[in-house]
Amino acid sequence: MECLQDPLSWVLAALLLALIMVLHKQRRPGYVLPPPPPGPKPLPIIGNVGIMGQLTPPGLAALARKHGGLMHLRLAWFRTYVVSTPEYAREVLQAQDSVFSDRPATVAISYLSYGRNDMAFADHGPFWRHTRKLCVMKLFSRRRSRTWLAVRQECAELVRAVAAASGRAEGVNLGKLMFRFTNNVVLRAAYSYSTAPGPDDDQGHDEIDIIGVLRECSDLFGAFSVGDVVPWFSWMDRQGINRRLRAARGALDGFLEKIIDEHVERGRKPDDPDADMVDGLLEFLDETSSSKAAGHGQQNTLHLTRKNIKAICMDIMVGGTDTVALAVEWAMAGLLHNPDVLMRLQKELADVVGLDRNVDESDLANLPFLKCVVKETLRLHPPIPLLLHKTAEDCTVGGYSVPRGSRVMVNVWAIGRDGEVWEDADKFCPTRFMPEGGAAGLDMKGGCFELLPFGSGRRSCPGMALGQYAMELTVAQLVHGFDWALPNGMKPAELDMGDRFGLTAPRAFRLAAVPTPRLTCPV
Ligand code: HEM
Repeated sequence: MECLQDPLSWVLAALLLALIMVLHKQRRPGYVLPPPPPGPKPLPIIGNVGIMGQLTPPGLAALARKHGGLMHLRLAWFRTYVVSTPEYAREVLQAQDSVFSDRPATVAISYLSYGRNDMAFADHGPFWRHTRKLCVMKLFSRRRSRTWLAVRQECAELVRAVAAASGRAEGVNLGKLMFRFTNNVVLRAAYSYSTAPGPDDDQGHDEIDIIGVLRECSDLFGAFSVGDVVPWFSWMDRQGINRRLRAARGALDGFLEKIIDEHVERGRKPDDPDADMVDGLLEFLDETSSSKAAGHGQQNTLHLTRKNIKAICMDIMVGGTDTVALAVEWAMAGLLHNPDVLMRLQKELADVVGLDRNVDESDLANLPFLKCVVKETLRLHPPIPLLLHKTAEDCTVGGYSVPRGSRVMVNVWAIGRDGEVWEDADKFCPTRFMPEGGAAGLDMKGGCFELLPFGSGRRSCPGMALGQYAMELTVAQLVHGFDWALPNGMKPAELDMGDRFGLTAPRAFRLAAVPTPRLTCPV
């Protein structure tokens, strides 16, 4: 955000904007902007840029309490609409899903997604439909046992790494371990890339620190620069975002090139039972087609460039690594912060599984309280707190006009903590989802607009089943296999529960905790 405080940038931006607005109005005589929903009063030309610092989920929630569940902000050149109630979320993500299914992109998102040659940031259309279907078939469908097997294999590695760290007074850095775990799942499942995890080192993948690069990408995905409010000023880079973007994508690119080369050399046919997602994508590789044609041209056939394939691989690595890792870290933090909930979960596990073996997949269906812990974690800490959408045409929502090309943010974080919707909204209370609780009927599939951690409608998360499975198995194995305490005698109430908001919402401080083995069998 530093460059937004740079006065020179703003003077230049304001002058250029004023000129463009005058020319724009002259070219379209009589054009009247449709009436927007309420929002903070904009200043001439720069609009609401002065409140950029409040564009975090809690900041937007506070603004929405003042201005309403559908709020309008004008960030210099861009119209932005913020949805903060289940009713408006239903309207945008269900009733008018087709209008709201494009994606906006910041400078950072465009760069990291290879100029939006990927699937997650592509606008809604044939290219997005084909590539999403392909990823679902090759990676996310339950029949792809390779993906579910990767979760189990890596979960076993994770438990071994935790056991190896037991007895250390400083505990184990759960945040770091989780990131390694989820990254290894994605590498194994999507690229058949086996890894050699260790409890403390971040390396593990030959010569490149892929975990470091992915962490940097996650941070950069949430970064704003001057170009995000005034596109013609993207070249201004006083806080060095462009330099960091080039370095991060360069490193990731080298890694992805290597993976693609290995797959081309191996030449597995897509119907080979061992074929993975990259083999599936390579079937459609057409080096002669341009990215533009690949992305936006063909209706019925899919032509992918190498750039498309790298961009889709990047989607899966970033989308699948950070989300699950930070969700499990939040779940463990919630349990350590609330020892009574941790005890209830341990009791459920002991009753259902016994203390002479670890939990396995077949137990998950018999652990209702575990599922409630996962839901409650995702209610309070949705890994993607703001859903980013864009309108494909002019439309009306709740009597307000929303023009074509508007950025729309659905504040899932605010909806999950709305005191009008939830009793004791800020309290970690998984029992609310049990049959005796007030929210027993709510699920996360996208039809309950009070609870939207995976989004809803056509742009909702294709990795939902995989993400839930990975969360349930990991939390169950960690809680069943070990007793947990905070390091250095820290009391549960002293655990810092602050967030750090970007495109995702990790903990402000990584979670460290001390494990003590609990089972009578070796892990
Ligand atoms: C706890 C786990 C997860 C959560 C909470 C989560 C949440 C989300 C959310 C909120 C969205 C955007 C929905 C919208 O805009 O309406 C999304 C999209 C996406 N997620 Fe996930 N996700 C998780 C796991 C995963 C995993 C494991 C993968 C891949 C391995 C993945 C890949 C994607 C992709 C590719 C998209 C873009 C879909 C599109 O634009 O069509 N996610 N996810």
